[in-house]
Amino acid sequence: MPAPSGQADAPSEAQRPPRLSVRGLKTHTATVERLDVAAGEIVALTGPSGSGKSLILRAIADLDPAPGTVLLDGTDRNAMPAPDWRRKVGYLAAETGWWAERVGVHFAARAAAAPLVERLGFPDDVWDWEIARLSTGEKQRLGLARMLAGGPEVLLLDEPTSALDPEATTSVEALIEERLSAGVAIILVTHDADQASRLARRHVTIRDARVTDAGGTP
Ligand SMILES: Nc1ncnc2c1ncn2[C@@H]1O[C@H](COP(=O)(O)OP(=O)(O)OP(=O)(O)O)[C@@H](O)[C@H]1O
Repeated sequence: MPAPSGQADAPSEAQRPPRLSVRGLKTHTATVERLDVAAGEIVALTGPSGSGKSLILRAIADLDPAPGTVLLDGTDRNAMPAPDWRRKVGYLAAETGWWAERVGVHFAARAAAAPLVERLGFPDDVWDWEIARLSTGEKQRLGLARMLAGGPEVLLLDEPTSALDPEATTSVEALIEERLSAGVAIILVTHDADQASRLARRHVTIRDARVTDAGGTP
């Protein structure tokens, strides 16, 4: 039945643009010819060490200049101020960056971060901790909480559990699953094949310095 006059039909799943769409994105080491990630989907990006996975994530997050097209819900990254883009398209580096002396200063959205930080195993006084005392795994978990608290629509996760024990890895994976349920689109770089299988139905690989995604689930 046609929609009543003045009302547009809601776009169907097939008509809706992918949450993240990448075409012809060139980094120093690889070109993403085509990669689409739907809202609520996680895609595992794999490839040998040094093949350029991190550079691809950084380019999508607009942290490094890279020619090519990247769209968020159909909007080109060049149509948005870079800080807005980086807030919506969040990149979690394997080694997170900390610039001030204590943890709390790094959290603009502390109220949103508090439950995440608690779920990731930190006590209430974590905000007063010195950065210098943090272990690699603590930095990794706090970096994830900081990023999630900002409410990104796309998450680019670069080996997010590489420094974590199994219990902490389970907590992180649960948070990732929740973000998927909320419609976040995620690209996951991991050297843990079991983790890639647990979390992602679709895997794309850098081959001959190229990423070409056939789209859809295998
Ligand atoms: N600015 C740059 N200019 C040229 N080459 C670079 C630049 N930055 C990084 N590289 C090189 O690009 C290659 C890909 O690096 P990248 O960190 O993306 O690899 P990766 O696939 O994420 O590796 P790993 O799995 O070991 O983390 C590396 O050989 C690196 O030395």
